[in-house]
Amino acid sequence: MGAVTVAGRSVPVGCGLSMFDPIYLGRDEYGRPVYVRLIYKNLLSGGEPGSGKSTLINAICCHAALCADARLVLFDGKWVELGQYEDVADKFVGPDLADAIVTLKRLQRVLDNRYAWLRAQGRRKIVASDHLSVIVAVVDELAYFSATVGAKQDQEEFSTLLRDLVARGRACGVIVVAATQRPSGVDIIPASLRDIFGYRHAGRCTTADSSDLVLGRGWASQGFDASAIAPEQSGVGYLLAEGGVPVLMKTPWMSDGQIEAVVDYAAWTRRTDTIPDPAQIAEVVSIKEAA
Ligand SMILES: Nc1ncnc2c1ncn2[C@@H]1O[C@H](COP(=O)(O)OP(=O)(O)OP(=O)(O)O)[C@@H](O)[C@H]1O
Repeated sequence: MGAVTVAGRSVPVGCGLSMFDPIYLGRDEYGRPVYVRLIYKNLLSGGEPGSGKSTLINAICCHAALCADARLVLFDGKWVELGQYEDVADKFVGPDLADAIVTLKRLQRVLDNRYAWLRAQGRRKIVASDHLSVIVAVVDELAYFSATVGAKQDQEEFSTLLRDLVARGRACGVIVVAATQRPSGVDIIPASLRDIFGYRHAGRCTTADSSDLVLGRGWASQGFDASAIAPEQSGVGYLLAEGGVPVLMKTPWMSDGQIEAVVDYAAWTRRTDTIPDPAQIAEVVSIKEAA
């Protein structure tokens, strides 16, 4: 829980959420609330533009922003998709592939250090009582870094580093949430990468093949086809949990103003500065006056 220190006394101000808690992502077709536990998992969202990927990511980012045990690392090729969270992010990567690669390498170092720490204790994964921050790396839009900007070699390096993060991060508290509006080319979501995302979310897709590219081969022919979602059903998509059956659900819509309010509050709970000791303020004033 966050705290503000007043004259040496700590006053709790956080809302007490944790990344170990289930995260509210919306309601299913029967009106039941849908929660996911992202800890030890990753999430991939794919769908055509306007299908509701950002809405889903907003639900996760707002939860993470309000968690005292979460640190956000954001990758946003457009600046504006995740830009509202910049004040609560440890690192914000804009449309800069080189910066994205450096940041992923730093996260890889965190992974290595955390595994060395776990190994020294003969353990396999972190738990809430370790009080280690959960790092939530959010990538929107995946294809921008993996297939659009920069040299092929750099795009491949980005994809390799991201794959490592997705594959190894879960047990040591590094979670990847990635979105793409181009679930169409094997270069953007190769099956080997897709299959290691514990949660996969398909918003409306243009074809049944694109839907399968996100959810996994075969689901469309069994009736779980995101290309059958009507264009006017923004925010509706299929959410698949590893080993389960896709659930048709709708994400909760938040306006920019609502997000701003949450982020403002979250930023306040995350402040590391404290209200200065009144005695020190008086001292500064007296020095100024003396001058
Ligand atoms: N749950 C929802 N309820 C109502 N409207 C929604 C919902 N989700 C999305 N929308 C509408 O759809 C629009 C596009 O949603 P969103 O930005 O989440 O899509 P996207 O898939 O991220 O698009 P892009 O790929 O272009 O970034 C929103 O501006 C909003 O008008």
